[in-house]
Amino acid sequence: MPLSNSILMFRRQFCKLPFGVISKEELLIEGLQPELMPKHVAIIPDGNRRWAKERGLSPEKGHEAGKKVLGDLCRYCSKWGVKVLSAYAFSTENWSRPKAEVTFLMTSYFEGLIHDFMRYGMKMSVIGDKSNLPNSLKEAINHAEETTKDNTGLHFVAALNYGGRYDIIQATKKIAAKVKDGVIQLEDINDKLIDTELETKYLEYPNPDLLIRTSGELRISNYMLWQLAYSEFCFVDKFFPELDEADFVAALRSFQRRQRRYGGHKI
Ligand SMILES: CC(C)=CCC/C(C)=C/CC/C(C)=C/COP(=O)(O)OP(=O)(O)O
Repeated sequence: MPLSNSILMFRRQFCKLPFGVISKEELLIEGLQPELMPKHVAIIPDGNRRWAKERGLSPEKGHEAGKKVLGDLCRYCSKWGVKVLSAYAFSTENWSRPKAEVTFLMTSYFEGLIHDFMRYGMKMSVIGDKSNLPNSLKEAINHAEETTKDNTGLHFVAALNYGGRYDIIQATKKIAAKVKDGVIQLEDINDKLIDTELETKYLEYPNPDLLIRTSGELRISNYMLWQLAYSEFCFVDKFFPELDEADFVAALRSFQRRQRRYGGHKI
């Protein structure tokens, strides 16, 4: 076995620093190019409930298992050099799930998740319509955003009561108000202006380069409709609580093999 591989295996076994960053040499050994790493990875963490059901567990247990894996995913993103991880945690349509599940998510789960994740030292933000979230959750969000705002490294973005259509509507309303008030003209409306009104406007990398959805479903379920225009998709045929680092690295490898043309053709 080449010496470099032995060093890599040794480090993996004995250096379990939670947010250690992989070196350029290690990336190359894994067949990954540092310059081709996605800047923004988006995750649709689907399948917590089905994972729990298959094991005779409650949906709550499935979401708890999902929370642990989401924490692991933050660690993988930091380690492999991703700058932004956004997670679709609750859609504008998810209010129609069973009342007990919604209550659990809104009254303890998301608050607990925010509290736990603050220990990771990441910058944390929440996107979505916060107006109808419970007050204590709103307070936890404000506290986390304020406390972590100067953290460097991975930026973790939770999409809570978020929907791609909601995002486009709220941006459209702001732009329409500016036109109405004469602040801008109709002719000023373009891609860039819309970018500046979307919920992702504060992110260094607002558009996901890579979207991963677990559970085998092949759809985006109203996530970042505008921002995903030229993202690469990776669908993993496992429930979210089963996602591991090998799956994540496989998604990175798949991403790096893609030819992103953005509508332009070289031949
Ligand atoms: C790890 C973590 C933060 C979990 C939170 C639990 C949770 C509510 C996850 C839902 C994720 C989501 C919005 C999936 C989209 O599918 P969908 O089921 O909303 O839409 P579909 O009906 O099109 O599949």
